[in-house]
Amino acid sequence: MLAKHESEMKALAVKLFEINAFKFGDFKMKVGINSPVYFDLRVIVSYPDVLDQLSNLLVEYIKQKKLTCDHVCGVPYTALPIATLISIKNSKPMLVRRKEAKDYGTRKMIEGKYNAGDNCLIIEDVVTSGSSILDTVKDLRAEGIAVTDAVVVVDREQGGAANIAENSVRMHSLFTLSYLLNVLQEAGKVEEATVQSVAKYIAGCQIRSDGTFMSDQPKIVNEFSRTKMRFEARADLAKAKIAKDLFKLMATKKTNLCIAADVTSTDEILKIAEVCGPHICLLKTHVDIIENFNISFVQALKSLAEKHNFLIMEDRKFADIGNTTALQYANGIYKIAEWANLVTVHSLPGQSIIQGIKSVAANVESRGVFLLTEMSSQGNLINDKYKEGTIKMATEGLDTDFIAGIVCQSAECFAFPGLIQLTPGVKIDEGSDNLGQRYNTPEFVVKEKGADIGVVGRGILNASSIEKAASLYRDRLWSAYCDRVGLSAN
Ligand SMILES: O=c1ccn([C@@H]2O[C@H](COP(=O)(O)O)[C@@H](O)[C@H]2O)c(=O)[nH]1
Repeated sequence: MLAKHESEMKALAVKLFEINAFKFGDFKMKVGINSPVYFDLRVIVSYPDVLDQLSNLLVEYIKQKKLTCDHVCGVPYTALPIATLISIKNSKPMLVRRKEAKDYGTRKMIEGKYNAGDNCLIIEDVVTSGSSILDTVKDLRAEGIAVTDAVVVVDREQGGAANIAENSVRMHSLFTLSYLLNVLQEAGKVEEATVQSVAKYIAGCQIRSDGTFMSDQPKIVNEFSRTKMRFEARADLAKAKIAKDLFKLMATKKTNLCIAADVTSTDEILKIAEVCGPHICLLKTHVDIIENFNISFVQALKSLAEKHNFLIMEDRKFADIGNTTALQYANGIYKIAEWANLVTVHSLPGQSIIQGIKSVAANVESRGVFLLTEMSSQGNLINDKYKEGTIKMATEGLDTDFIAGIVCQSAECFAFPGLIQLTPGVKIDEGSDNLGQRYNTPEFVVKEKGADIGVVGRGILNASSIEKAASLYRDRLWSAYCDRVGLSAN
Protein backbone atom coordinates (compact mmCIF):
# COMPACT_ATOMS: atom_id res chain seq x y z
CA MET A 1 0.00 0.00 0.00
CA LEU A 2 1.22 3.52 -0.74
CA ALA A 3 0.61 5.31 2.56
CA LYS A 4 2.08 8.63 1.38
CA HIS A 5 -0.39 8.74 -1.49
CA GLU A 6 -3.53 7.65 0.38
CA SER A 7 -5.83 10.30 -1.10
CA GLU A 8 -4.68 9.59 -4.69
CA MET A 9 -5.12 5.85 -4.05
CA LYS A 10 -8.67 6.39 -2.82
CA ALA A 11 -9.56 8.69 -5.71
CA LEU A 12 -8.22 6.13 -8.18
CA ALA A 13 -10.19 3.32 -6.49
CA VAL A 14 -13.44 5.30 -6.90
CA LYS A 15 -12.53 6.22 -10.47
CA LEU A 16 -11.98 2.54 -11.37
CA PHE A 17 -15.47 1.79 -10.09
CA GLU A 18 -16.98 4.72 -11.99
CA ILE A 19 -15.44 3.67 -15.31
CA ASN A 20 -16.60 0.06 -14.77
CA ALA A 21 -13.12 -1.34 -14.44
CA PHE A 22 -14.41 -2.79 -11.17
CA LYS A 23 -17.94 -4.19 -11.08
CA PHE A 24 -20.37 -6.38 -9.19
CA GLY A 25 -22.59 -9.09 -10.69
CA ASP A 26 -22.36 -12.75 -11.64
CA PHE A 27 -19.24 -13.31 -13.71
CA LYS A 28 -17.65 -16.43 -15.15
CA MET A 29 -13.93 -16.47 -14.29
CA LYS A 30 -10.99 -17.91 -16.25
CA VAL A 31 -10.60 -20.52 -13.47
CA GLY A 32 -14.09 -21.80 -14.33
CA ILE A 33 -16.10 -20.53 -11.38
CA ASN A 34 -18.49 -17.63 -11.04
CA SER A 35 -17.60 -14.53 -9.08
CA PRO A 36 -19.66 -11.66 -7.65
CA VAL A 37 -16.92 -9.17 -8.39
CA TYR A 38 -14.97 -8.58 -11.58
CA PHE A 39 -12.12 -6.37 -12.68
CA ASP A 40 -11.90 -5.37 -16.30
CA LEU A 41 -8.88 -3.11 -16.50
CA ARG A 42 -8.95 -3.35 -20.30
CA VAL A 43 -11.25 -0.31 -20.25
CA ILE A 44 -8.56 2.02 -18.92
CA VAL A 45 -7.01 2.47 -22.36
CA SER A 46 -10.10 4.58 -23.08
CA TYR A 47 -9.30 6.85 -20.12
CA PRO A 48 -5.77 8.25 -20.60
CA ASP A 49 -6.00 10.29 -17.39
CA VAL A 50 -6.76 7.14 -15.36
CA LEU A 51 -4.00 5.19 -17.09
CA ASP A 52 -1.57 7.99 -16.34
CA GLN A 53 -2.68 8.27 -12.70
CA LEU A 54 -2.37 4.50 -12.25
CA SER A 55 1.07 4.28 -13.81
CA ASN A 56 2.32 7.19 -11.67
CA LEU A 57 1.19 5.42 -8.52
CA LEU A 58 2.80 2.16 -9.68
CA VAL A 59 6.08 3.97 -10.38
CA GLU A 60 5.97 5.45 -6.85
CA TYR A 61 5.13 2.04 -5.43
CA ILE A 62 8.07 0.36 -7.22
CA LYS A 63 10.34 3.09 -5.84
CA GLN A 64 8.98 2.68 -2.31
CA LYS A 65 9.48 -1.10 -2.46
CA LYS A 66 13.03 -0.55 -3.80
CA LEU A 67 12.42 -3.00 -6.63
CA THR A 68 15.33 -2.86 -9.05
CA CYS A 69 15.37 -4.54 -12.44
CA ASP A 70 16.95 -4.54 -15.90
CA HIS A 71 13.59 -4.89 -17.70
CA VAL A 72 9.86 -4.73 -17.11
CA CYS A 73 7.45 -7.20 -18.70
CA GLY A 74 3.66 -6.87 -18.74
CA VAL A 75 1.57 -10.04 -18.62
CA PRO A 76 -0.33 -10.05 -21.93
CA TYR A 77 -2.59 -8.35 -22.82
CA THR A 78 -4.27 -6.00 -20.32
CA ALA A 79 -1.08 -5.14 -18.45
CA LEU A 80 0.83 -4.21 -21.62
CA PRO A 81 -0.10 -0.51 -21.75
CA ILE A 82 0.51 -0.21 -18.00
CA ALA A 83 3.93 -1.86 -18.33
CA THR A 84 4.75 0.39 -21.30
CA LEU A 85 4.14 3.53 -19.23
CA ILE A 86 6.19 2.16 -16.33
CA SER A 87 9.00 1.32 -18.73
CA ILE A 88 9.00 4.88 -20.08
CA LYS A 89 8.63 6.63 -16.72
CA ASN A 90 11.36 4.47 -15.10
CA SER A 91 13.60 4.41 -18.18
CA LYS A 92 13.69 0.61 -18.01
CA PRO A 93 13.51 -1.31 -21.27
CA MET A 94 10.54 -3.50 -21.83
CA LEU A 95 10.22 -7.15 -22.76
CA VAL A 96 7.07 -8.49 -24.41
CA ARG A 97 5.97 -12.05 -23.86
CA ARG A 98 4.07 -13.52 -26.82
CA LYS A 99 0.97 -15.52 -25.99
CA GLU A 100 1.68 -17.95 -28.84
CA ALA A 101 5.00 -18.59 -30.57
CA LYS A 102 5.14 -17.29 -34.16
CA ASP A 103 4.89 -20.09 -36.71
CA TYR A 104 7.61 -18.45 -38.84
CA GLY A 105 10.96 -16.75 -38.25
CA THR A 106 12.56 -16.93 -34.81
CA ARG A 107 9.65 -18.62 -32.93
CA LYS A 108 10.75 -16.57 -29.90
CA MET A 109 8.35 -16.25 -26.97
CA ILE A 110 10.07 -13.16 -25.55
CA GLU A 111 10.51 -10.07 -27.73
CA GLY A 112 13.04 -7.33 -26.92
CA LYS A 113 16.78 -7.12 -26.28
CA TYR A 114 18.11 -8.99 -23.27
CA ASN A 115 20.98 -11.14 -22.01
CA ALA A 116 20.78 -14.33 -20.00
CA GLY A 117 21.18 -13.38 -16.33
CA ASP A 118 19.24 -10.08 -16.70
CA ASN A 119 16.53 -9.42 -14.12
CA CYS A 120 12.94 -8.66 -15.07
CA LEU A 121 10.11 -7.18 -13.03
CA ILE A 122 6.66 -8.49 -13.97
CA ILE A 123 3.65 -6.16 -14.21
CA GLU A 124 0.14 -7.61 -14.02
CA ASP A 125 -3.32 -6.06 -13.79
CA VAL A 126 -5.33 -8.50 -11.64
CA VAL A 127 -4.33 -11.66 -9.81
CA THR A 128 -6.74 -14.46 -8.89
CA SER A 129 -4.80 -17.75 -8.78
CA GLY A 130 -1.59 -16.25 -10.18
CA SER A 131 -1.44 -18.69 -13.12
CA SER A 132 -1.01 -15.96 -15.76
CA ILE A 133 1.98 -14.50 -13.92
CA LEU A 134 3.48 -17.97 -13.59
CA ASP A 135 3.11 -18.61 -17.36
CA THR A 136 5.08 -15.42 -18.01
CA VAL A 137 7.69 -16.32 -15.36
CA LYS A 138 8.19 -19.71 -17.04
CA ASP A 139 8.86 -18.22 -20.47
CA LEU A 140 11.23 -15.56 -19.09
CA ARG A 141 13.18 -18.10 -17.06
CA ALA A 142 13.41 -20.37 -20.09
CA GLU A 143 15.43 -17.56 -21.71
CA GLY A 144 17.72 -17.36 -18.67
CA ILE A 145 16.09 -14.18 -17.39
CA ALA A 146 15.78 -13.97 -13.60
CA VAL A 147 12.37 -13.13 -12.12
CA THR A 148 12.03 -12.45 -8.39
CA ASP A 149 9.22 -9.90 -8.13
CA ALA A 150 5.84 -9.07 -9.66
CA VAL A 151 3.89 -5.86 -9.20
CA VAL A 152 0.13 -6.13 -9.62
CA VAL A 153 -2.62 -3.54 -9.65
CA VAL A 154 -5.21 -5.65 -7.81
CA ASP A 155 -4.84 -8.77 -5.68
CA ARG A 156 -8.23 -10.48 -5.44
CA GLU A 157 -6.93 -12.22 -2.31
CA GLN A 158 -7.88 -15.68 -3.52
CA GLY A 159 -4.53 -17.37 -3.00
CA GLY A 160 -2.54 -15.88 -5.90
CA ALA A 161 0.26 -14.40 -3.76
CA ALA A 162 0.97 -17.78 -2.08
CA ASN A 163 0.91 -19.66 -5.41
CA ILE A 164 3.38 -17.21 -6.89
CA ALA A 165 5.61 -17.33 -3.79
CA GLU A 166 5.84 -21.13 -4.18
CA ASN A 167 7.62 -20.36 -7.44
CA SER A 168 10.05 -17.98 -5.71
CA VAL A 169 8.39 -14.79 -6.92
CA ARG A 170 7.27 -12.09 -4.47
CA MET A 171 3.98 -10.42 -5.34
CA HIS A 172 3.45 -6.75 -4.47
CA SER A 173 -0.05 -5.39 -4.92
CA LEU A 174 -0.98 -1.73 -5.21
CA PHE A 175 -4.57 -2.55 -4.20
CA THR A 176 -6.16 -5.51 -2.48
CA LEU A 177 -9.81 -6.33 -3.06
CA SER A 178 -10.60 -5.63 0.62
CA TYR A 179 -9.01 -2.20 0.39
CA LEU A 180 -11.02 -1.32 -2.73
CA LEU A 181 -14.27 -2.49 -1.11
CA ASN A 182 -13.62 -0.42 1.99
CA VAL A 183 -12.85 2.68 -0.07
CA LEU A 184 -16.05 2.25 -2.08
CA GLN A 185 -18.08 1.82 1.09
CA GLU A 186 -16.44 4.85 2.69
CA ALA A 187 -17.20 6.88 -0.48
CA GLY A 188 -20.87 5.84 -0.29
CA LYS A 189 -20.64 3.89 -3.56
CA VAL A 190 -21.64 0.51 -2.09
CA GLU A 191 -23.44 -0.63 1.05
CA GLU A 192 -21.94 -2.69 3.85
CA ALA A 193 -24.04 -5.69 2.76
CA THR A 194 -22.27 -5.70 -0.62
CA VAL A 195 -18.86 -5.61 1.04
CA GLN A 196 -19.87 -8.48 3.36
CA SER A 197 -21.19 -10.60 0.49
CA VAL A 198 -17.98 -10.28 -1.49
CA ALA A 199 -15.86 -10.96 1.63
CA LYS A 200 -17.88 -14.14 2.29
CA TYR A 201 -17.31 -15.31 -1.27
CA ILE A 202 -13.57 -14.63 -1.23
CA ALA A 203 -13.11 -16.38 2.14
CA GLY A 204 -14.88 -19.48 0.82
CA CYS A 205 -13.14 -19.54 -2.52
CA GLN A 206 -9.35 -19.79 -2.28
CA ILE A 207 -7.71 -21.18 -5.39
CA ARG A 208 -4.45 -22.98 -6.21
CA SER A 209 -2.47 -22.06 -9.33
CA ASP A 210 -3.79 -25.15 -11.16
CA GLY A 211 -7.34 -23.89 -10.65
CA THR A 212 -8.27 -26.38 -7.90
CA PHE A 213 -9.72 -25.16 -4.61
CA MET A 214 -7.77 -25.10 -1.36
CA SER A 215 -10.59 -26.49 0.76
CA ASP A 216 -12.30 -29.76 -0.13
CA GLN A 217 -15.66 -28.08 -0.27
CA PRO A 218 -15.34 -24.52 -1.49
CA LYS A 219 -18.23 -22.35 -0.48
CA ILE A 220 -18.92 -20.48 -3.70
CA VAL A 221 -21.61 -18.19 -2.40
CA ASN A 222 -22.45 -15.72 -5.10
CA GLU A 223 -25.08 -13.43 -3.69
CA PHE A 224 -25.00 -11.26 -6.80
CA SER A 225 -26.95 -13.45 -9.17
CA ARG A 226 -29.29 -10.87 -10.74
CA THR A 227 -32.58 -12.71 -10.72
CA LYS A 228 -32.08 -13.93 -7.14
CA MET A 229 -31.35 -10.50 -5.71
CA ARG A 230 -33.91 -8.18 -4.11
CA PHE A 231 -34.56 -4.78 -5.60
CA GLU A 232 -33.18 -3.01 -2.51
CA ALA A 233 -29.78 -4.70 -2.90
CA ARG A 234 -29.75 -4.07 -6.63
CA ALA A 235 -30.43 -0.36 -6.07
CA ASP A 236 -27.09 -0.29 -4.29
CA LEU A 237 -25.28 -1.56 -7.39
CA ALA A 238 -27.09 0.56 -9.98
CA LYS A 239 -24.92 3.11 -11.78
CA ALA A 240 -27.80 5.37 -12.85
CA LYS A 241 -29.50 7.42 -10.13
CA ILE A 242 -32.87 6.95 -11.84
CA ALA A 243 -32.42 3.14 -11.70
CA LYS A 244 -31.67 3.36 -7.97
CA ASP A 245 -34.84 5.44 -7.52
CA LEU A 246 -36.97 3.03 -9.54
CA PHE A 247 -35.65 -0.05 -7.69
CA LYS A 248 -36.46 1.65 -4.37
CA LEU A 249 -39.87 2.78 -5.58
CA MET A 250 -40.75 -0.80 -6.59
CA ALA A 251 -39.54 -2.19 -3.26
CA THR A 252 -41.45 0.29 -1.12
CA LYS A 253 -44.63 0.41 -3.19
CA LYS A 254 -44.49 -3.36 -3.78
CA THR A 255 -45.22 -3.20 -7.47
CA ASN A 256 -43.31 -4.15 -10.62
CA LEU A 257 -46.15 -3.36 -13.01
CA CYS A 258 -45.68 -0.91 -15.88
CA ILE A 259 -48.85 0.06 -17.68
CA ALA A 260 -48.62 0.76 -21.40
CA ALA A 261 -51.14 3.62 -21.72
CA ASP A 262 -51.60 3.08 -25.45
CA VAL A 263 -54.69 5.26 -25.97
CA THR A 264 -55.16 8.26 -28.19
CA SER A 265 -56.68 10.99 -26.01
CA THR A 266 -55.22 12.90 -23.11
CA ASP A 267 -58.38 12.34 -21.01
CA GLU A 268 -58.05 8.59 -21.38
CA ILE A 269 -54.39 8.62 -20.32
CA LEU A 270 -55.16 10.80 -17.29
CA LYS A 271 -57.99 8.44 -16.31
CA ILE A 272 -55.63 5.45 -16.56
CA ALA A 273 -53.04 7.32 -14.47
CA GLU A 274 -55.62 8.23 -11.80
CA VAL A 275 -57.27 4.81 -11.57
CA CYS A 276 -54.24 2.54 -12.08
CA GLY A 277 -51.67 4.90 -10.50
CA PRO A 278 -51.78 3.23 -7.05
CA HIS A 279 -50.82 -0.13 -8.63
CA ILE A 280 -47.94 0.78 -10.93
CA CYS A 281 -44.29 1.72 -10.71
CA LEU A 282 -44.17 3.06 -14.25
CA LEU A 283 -46.60 4.53 -16.77
CA LYS A 284 -45.47 4.17 -20.35
CA THR A 285 -46.66 6.47 -23.13
CA HIS A 286 -46.46 6.62 -26.91
CA VAL A 287 -46.94 10.36 -27.09
CA ASP A 288 -47.13 10.45 -30.90
CA ILE A 289 -50.44 8.53 -30.90
CA ILE A 290 -52.21 11.21 -28.84
CA GLU A 291 -54.67 13.26 -30.94
CA ASN A 292 -55.03 16.27 -28.64
CA PHE A 293 -51.59 16.59 -26.99
CA ASN A 294 -51.08 19.85 -25.09
CA ILE A 295 -48.76 21.08 -22.39
CA SER A 296 -51.41 21.19 -19.64
CA PHE A 297 -51.88 17.43 -20.14
CA VAL A 298 -48.21 16.97 -19.28
CA GLN A 299 -48.61 19.02 -16.10
CA ALA A 300 -51.65 16.94 -15.08
CA LEU A 301 -49.81 13.68 -15.78
CA LYS A 302 -46.81 14.80 -13.76
CA SER A 303 -49.09 15.71 -10.82
CA LEU A 304 -50.69 12.26 -10.92
CA ALA A 305 -47.23 10.65 -11.05
CA GLU A 306 -46.33 12.56 -7.91
CA LYS A 307 -49.66 11.82 -6.20
CA HIS A 308 -49.48 8.06 -6.85
CA ASN A 309 -45.69 7.71 -6.79
CA PHE A 310 -44.87 6.33 -10.22
CA LEU A 311 -42.39 7.30 -12.95
CA ILE A 312 -43.21 8.19 -16.54
CA MET A 313 -41.54 6.59 -19.53
CA GLU A 314 -41.98 7.68 -23.13
CA ASP A 315 -41.56 4.58 -25.28
CA ARG A 316 -40.21 6.59 -28.19
CA LYS A 317 -37.61 4.00 -29.29
CA PHE A 318 -35.22 6.65 -30.59
CA ALA A 319 -32.94 5.35 -33.34
CA ASP A 320 -31.25 8.28 -35.07
CA ILE A 321 -27.79 9.84 -34.83
CA GLY A 322 -26.93 11.62 -31.56
CA ASN A 323 -27.62 15.15 -32.80
CA THR A 324 -31.04 14.36 -34.32
CA THR A 325 -32.08 12.32 -31.30
CA ALA A 326 -31.11 15.18 -28.98
CA LEU A 327 -33.33 17.50 -31.06
CA GLN A 328 -36.23 15.00 -31.09
CA TYR A 329 -35.95 14.48 -27.33
CA ALA A 330 -35.85 18.12 -26.28
CA ASN A 331 -37.84 19.96 -28.98
CA GLY A 332 -40.91 19.85 -31.21
CA ILE A 333 -44.39 19.89 -29.77
CA TYR A 334 -43.78 17.10 -27.25
CA LYS A 335 -40.61 18.32 -25.47
CA ILE A 336 -40.16 14.83 -24.05
CA ALA A 337 -37.08 15.85 -22.06
CA GLU A 338 -39.25 18.06 -19.84
CA TRP A 339 -41.62 15.41 -18.53
CA ALA A 340 -40.48 11.84 -19.20
CA ASN A 341 -38.25 10.40 -16.49
CA LEU A 342 -37.23 7.65 -18.88
CA VAL A 343 -37.20 7.03 -22.62
CA THR A 344 -36.54 3.93 -24.70
CA VAL A 345 -33.67 3.92 -27.16
CA HIS A 346 -32.39 1.55 -29.86
CA SER A 347 -28.67 0.80 -29.68
CA LEU A 348 -28.46 0.66 -33.49
CA PRO A 349 -26.75 4.07 -33.99
CA GLY A 350 -24.15 3.29 -31.29
CA GLN A 351 -23.01 5.12 -28.16
CA SER A 352 -23.69 8.55 -29.67
CA ILE A 353 -27.44 8.15 -29.23
CA ILE A 354 -27.03 7.98 -25.44
CA GLN A 355 -24.63 10.91 -25.48
CA GLY A 356 -27.12 12.91 -27.55
CA ILE A 357 -29.99 12.40 -25.11
CA LYS A 358 -27.80 12.93 -22.07
CA SER A 359 -26.41 16.17 -23.50
CA VAL A 360 -29.86 17.82 -23.46
CA ALA A 361 -31.31 16.23 -20.30
CA ALA A 362 -31.96 19.12 -17.94
CA ASN A 363 -31.05 17.07 -14.86
CA VAL A 364 -29.12 13.92 -15.64
CA GLU A 365 -29.88 12.43 -12.21
CA SER A 366 -33.65 12.42 -12.73
CA ARG A 367 -33.48 11.12 -16.31
CA GLY A 368 -32.32 7.95 -18.01
CA VAL A 369 -32.84 5.49 -20.81
CA PHE A 370 -33.87 1.88 -21.32
CA LEU A 371 -31.94 0.22 -24.15
CA LEU A 372 -33.88 -2.09 -26.45
CA THR A 373 -32.03 -5.38 -26.66
CA GLU A 374 -34.72 -7.87 -27.63
CA MET A 375 -38.26 -7.37 -28.93
CA SER A 376 -41.45 -9.24 -28.18
CA SER A 377 -42.64 -9.24 -31.79
CA GLN A 378 -42.53 -12.32 -33.95
CA GLY A 379 -39.78 -12.33 -36.62
CA ASN A 380 -37.84 -9.34 -35.31
CA LEU A 381 -34.35 -9.10 -36.79
CA ILE A 382 -32.27 -8.68 -33.64
CA ASN A 383 -29.44 -11.25 -33.51
CA ASP A 384 -26.94 -12.37 -30.87
CA LYS A 385 -24.15 -10.06 -32.06
CA TYR A 386 -26.45 -7.05 -31.88
CA LYS A 387 -27.59 -8.05 -28.38
CA GLU A 388 -24.03 -8.53 -27.20
CA GLY A 389 -23.07 -5.08 -28.48
CA THR A 390 -26.09 -3.51 -26.79
CA ILE A 391 -25.27 -5.06 -23.42
CA LYS A 392 -21.66 -3.97 -23.79
CA MET A 393 -22.92 -0.43 -24.36
CA ALA A 394 -25.05 -0.65 -21.20
CA THR A 395 -22.35 -2.10 -18.98
CA GLU A 396 -19.03 -0.89 -20.36
CA GLY A 397 -19.91 2.25 -22.31
CA LEU A 398 -19.08 5.81 -21.30
CA ASP A 399 -22.61 6.65 -20.11
CA THR A 400 -23.55 3.77 -17.83
CA ASP A 401 -24.73 6.34 -15.27
CA PHE A 402 -27.54 7.26 -17.69
CA ILE A 403 -28.74 3.74 -18.55
CA ALA A 404 -31.46 2.53 -16.22
CA GLY A 405 -32.13 -0.81 -17.81
CA ILE A 406 -32.72 -3.12 -20.69
CA VAL A 407 -35.90 -3.91 -22.62
CA CYS A 408 -35.60 -7.61 -23.32
CA GLN A 409 -37.22 -11.02 -23.29
CA SER A 410 -34.75 -13.31 -21.51
CA ALA A 411 -32.93 -13.67 -18.19
CA GLU A 412 -29.72 -14.61 -20.02
CA CYS A 413 -29.67 -11.32 -21.89
CA PHE A 414 -27.54 -9.58 -19.23
CA ALA A 415 -26.04 -10.32 -15.80
CA PHE A 416 -25.37 -6.96 -14.19
CA PRO A 417 -27.78 -6.60 -11.21
CA GLY A 418 -27.67 -2.81 -11.31
CA LEU A 419 -29.72 -2.71 -14.53
CA ILE A 420 -33.51 -3.21 -14.60
CA GLN A 421 -35.10 -5.71 -17.01
CA LEU A 422 -38.30 -4.38 -18.54
CA THR A 423 -40.31 -6.97 -20.45
CA PRO A 424 -43.37 -6.27 -22.62
CA GLY A 425 -45.70 -8.96 -23.96
CA VAL A 426 -47.56 -9.84 -20.74
CA LYS A 427 -51.13 -11.16 -20.50
CA ILE A 428 -53.02 -13.46 -18.17
CA ASP A 429 -53.65 -15.72 -21.16
CA GLU A 430 -50.54 -16.40 -23.22
CA GLY A 431 -50.76 -16.24 -27.01
CA SER A 432 -50.41 -13.54 -29.61
CA ASP A 433 -52.32 -10.75 -31.33
CA ASN A 434 -52.88 -10.64 -35.09
CA LEU A 435 -49.91 -8.30 -35.69
CA GLY A 436 -47.06 -10.40 -34.34
CA GLN A 437 -47.13 -9.45 -30.64
CA ARG A 438 -46.39 -12.48 -28.41
CA TYR A 439 -47.71 -12.79 -24.85
CA ASN A 440 -46.63 -14.75 -21.78
CA THR A 441 -48.20 -14.96 -18.34
CA PRO A 442 -46.95 -12.67 -15.53
CA GLU A 443 -45.41 -15.68 -13.75
CA PHE A 444 -43.56 -16.90 -16.83
CA VAL A 445 -42.27 -13.46 -17.66
CA VAL A 446 -40.85 -12.87 -14.17
CA LYS A 447 -39.70 -16.35 -13.18
CA GLU A 448 -38.54 -17.78 -16.50
CA LYS A 449 -37.76 -14.73 -18.59
CA GLY A 450 -36.13 -12.76 -15.75
CA ALA A 451 -38.33 -9.64 -15.99
CA ASP A 452 -38.05 -7.15 -13.14
CA ILE A 453 -40.88 -5.06 -14.55
CA GLY A 454 -43.70 -6.50 -16.65
CA VAL A 455 -45.31 -4.19 -19.22
CA VAL A 456 -49.05 -4.64 -19.66
CA GLY A 457 -51.09 -2.74 -22.21
CA ARG A 458 -54.18 -4.31 -23.71
CA GLY A 459 -54.37 -6.91 -20.92
CA ILE A 460 -55.51 -4.02 -18.71
CA LEU A 461 -56.85 -1.49 -21.21
CA ASN A 462 -59.38 -3.92 -22.73
CA ALA A 463 -60.67 -5.16 -19.36
CA SER A 464 -64.14 -4.15 -18.16
CA SER A 465 -62.56 -2.61 -15.05
CA ILE A 466 -59.05 -1.27 -15.64
CA GLU A 467 -58.65 -0.71 -11.90
CA LYS A 468 -59.36 -4.36 -11.07
CA ALA A 469 -57.21 -5.58 -13.96
CA ALA A 470 -54.28 -3.38 -12.86
CA SER A 471 -54.64 -4.70 -9.31
CA LEU A 472 -54.67 -8.30 -10.59
CA TYR A 473 -51.58 -7.85 -12.79
CA ARG A 474 -49.80 -6.06 -9.98
CA ASP A 475 -50.47 -8.94 -7.55
CA ARG A 476 -49.43 -11.63 -10.02
CA LEU A 477 -46.23 -9.86 -11.13
CA TRP A 478 -45.26 -8.98 -7.56
CA SER A 479 -45.93 -12.47 -6.18
CA ALA A 480 -43.85 -13.96 -8.97
CA TYR A 481 -40.98 -11.60 -8.09
CA CYS A 482 -41.30 -12.47 -4.38
CA ASP A 483 -41.18 -16.19 -5.20
CA ARG A 484 -38.16 -15.65 -7.39
CA VAL A 485 -36.12 -13.90 -4.69
CA GLY A 486 -37.51 -15.88 -1.73
CA LEU A 487 -39.58 -13.13 -0.16
CA SER A 488 -43.01 -13.26 1.41
CA ALA A 489 -45.43 -11.33 -0.86
CA ASN A 490 -47.06 -9.30 1.95
O1 LIG B 1 -40.37 -5.45 -27.63
C1 LIG B 1 -41.27 -4.64 -27.34
C2 LIG B 1 -41.01 -3.33 -26.98
C3 LIG B 1 -42.05 -2.52 -26.62
N1 LIG B 1 -43.30 -2.94 -26.64
C4 LIG B 1 -44.39 -1.99 -26.22
O2 LIG B 1 -45.04 -2.53 -25.06
C5 LIG B 1 -46.43 -2.33 -25.15
C6 LIG B 1 -47.14 -3.67 -25.16
O3 LIG B 1 -48.54 -3.50 -25.22
P1 LIG B 1 -49.59 -4.73 -25.20
O4 LIG B 1 -50.89 -4.10 -25.45
O5 LIG B 1 -49.47 -5.32 -23.82
O6 LIG B 1 -49.21 -5.68 -26.28
C7 LIG B 1 -46.66 -1.50 -26.37
O7 LIG B 1 -46.69 -0.15 -25.98
C8 LIG B 1 -45.46 -1.74 -27.24
O8 LIG B 1 -45.13 -0.62 -28.03
C9 LIG B 1 -43.59 -4.22 -27.00
O9 LIG B 1 -44.73 -4.68 -27.01
N2 LIG B 1 -42.54 -5.05 -27.35
